[in-house]
Order: sequence, then structure tokens, then C-alpha cells
Amino acid sequence: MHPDAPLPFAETLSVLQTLVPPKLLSPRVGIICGSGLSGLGGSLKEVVLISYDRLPGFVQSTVPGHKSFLAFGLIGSVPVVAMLGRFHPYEGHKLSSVVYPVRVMAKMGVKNIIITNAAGALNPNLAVGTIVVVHDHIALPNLTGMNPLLGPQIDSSYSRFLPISDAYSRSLRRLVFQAAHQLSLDREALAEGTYAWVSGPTYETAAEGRFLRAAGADVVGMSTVPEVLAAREEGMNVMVLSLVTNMVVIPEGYKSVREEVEAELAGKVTEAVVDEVVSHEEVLTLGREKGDLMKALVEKVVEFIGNGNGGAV
Ligand SMILES: O=P(O)(O)O[C@H]1O[C@H](CO)[C@@H](O)[C@H]1O
Ligand SMILES: Nc1nc2[nH]cnc2c(=O)[nH]1
Repeated sequence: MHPDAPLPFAETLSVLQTLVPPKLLSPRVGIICGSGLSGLGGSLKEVVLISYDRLPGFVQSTVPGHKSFLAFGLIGSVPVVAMLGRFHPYEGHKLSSVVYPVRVMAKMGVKNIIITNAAGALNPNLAVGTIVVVHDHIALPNLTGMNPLLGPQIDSSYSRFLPISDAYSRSLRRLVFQAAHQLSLDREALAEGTYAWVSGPTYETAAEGRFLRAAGADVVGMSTVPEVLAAREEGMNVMVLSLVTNMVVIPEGYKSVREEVEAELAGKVTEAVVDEVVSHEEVLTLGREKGDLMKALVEKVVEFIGNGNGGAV
């Protein structure tokens, strides 16, 4: 596609019409599966999987733990559409491509979107395995010129200056806690917090981790915020669930190398310092371990939305 070509919504929708049975063509809920969380699509009933390469305007997910399929199906009796893999800017995808599937969902009538991700914890009170119900975000890229809404407006009916202080639907957030109650989850299984969006693909240095924590972020990841902005521009209710897959490496205090060497020269025995690092394998392992919990929560919330609960339909 030429970089300035208009987005091919009509073509994408027409392909979908030929591939998706009519009863699944008007999904009530959109779902985006984060790293290692594509199992969310595994329990859809009457599922129809469509490879992204069949859909004009879609690019490919190139990250391990993400599949390149759009899934249509039923959760209970509620028709949903799920991206089994997402697009990240660090893969080389343009922001307009990253958010294109969200806009397609909107054109299919999706009013509620559940966005999941894997994230590192900055808040030391969060444990690995916790699911954070996101209520706010910090997006340094947005503040410095990397915003998916930059440029000519896709639709003249959209607001030029979109307010996003209410981006994360309170009614949908309430549904997650109601779902956790019905599923008898421990209180510690869920937390509330602020997501920091960074471009990646590098993980944070210790100083960057400290900086983001000091700014008020609880978790950090390389996705989600562009999708949230596009979904809000499209008028959707947004819910974001971050699975804490690792603690961001923020050592308590810097252990001086000078002091270590000086101590050794003075004949003292020093404790070996091993620098910790994060890996994507660790992220995927945790996704596999906690995927069922994420799935159970998402399914329960979809069921609530289907019943018209929460005022978020
Ligand atoms: O946000 P998702 O896609 O879940 O993936 C997260 O995990 C990857 C890093 O391990 C990054 O892509 C980060 O954003
Ligand atoms: N930026 C970032 N993204 C992640 N995704 C999963 N874990 C992390 C992390 O520690 N940092």
C-alpha cells in the first residue's frame, strides 16, 4: 500500500463479509491478545480464523507469542472478534497500521474493546502473575510526537482534540472486579494501576525504570496505548488488562564498582554482584502460566456485557 493511500476499509469489510458467517459479522466485543495470551481465542465457539494476509490493510505480527489471525466466534452467546496477535511500532509497522484492526472492529459495530498485554511491574507492591486493571496511562511517545492520531483526520466527524482523561471506562473496570468476585479469585490476583507506554524493543535500564516509577507508572509495556487512542477516537468503551510477567529490574541502590575494587585491593572479601536482566522467554512463560486466568476473566466480562450489565454495552 502506498504510504499516503487511503485506508482500505471497504476492501477489508468486503473480504470479511465473504469469509465470516452473518451471525458472527456484528461482534459485540473486540479483544486484543497480548504476548503469550492468544489462547484467549482458543475457547471461542463456532470459531472462524482469518489469516491477516487475507485482509487488506492488515500487516503481520512478527513477535513470538503473537499469531497473525483474526478470530470470530461466540463467548457464551455473545459474538466477539479477537486479534490473536497485535502489531507493535518496534516491528517497523506504522502507527496507522498498528491501530487499523481497531478501526475495522469499530466499522463492524464493536462498541466495547478488551485489550490485554504482558507488562513489567515498576510498582514493587505488584507481584509477578498479578493482573492489573489499567485506569490511566503515561505515554512519553505521545507527548513527544509519536501519536497515532497525528495527521489528517480519518473522518471529519471525529474530534480533532480528543480528551483521554476518561479513556479507561469505569463501568468496564467495575465489571472486571465483579467478574473476579464471581470467579472467587483471591484479592491479590487483581490490582489497579497506570500503564507506561514505551516504544521498545529494548527493555528498561534501571534509571529508566526509576524514572517511570517516579512519574507514577505501575507497569510498563510496548503496546496498547495506540490501540486505546484509536478505540476512543472511534467512540468505543475501553478496558485494558495487563498481566505482570516480570519485575522491571530496579536495584535498590547502585553498588559502586570503585568501592568494590578499592575494598578488594584492601584485602576485603566482597559479595559478587550479578546484574539481572529480563527476557521475552520469561514473559511468554508467565503468559502460558496465567493465560487461563486472563481467559476466565475476559470471558466473564464478555458475559456481563452480553447481559447488558455495567452500562457498558
Ligand atoms: O504488549 P504485548 O504485546 O503484550 O507484549 C509485551 O511483551 C513484549 C516484550 O516482552 C513487548 O511486545 C511488550 O509490549
Ligand atoms: N517495556 C517493557 N515491556 C514489557 N513487556 C513485558 N515485560 C516488559 C518490561 O519489563 N518492559
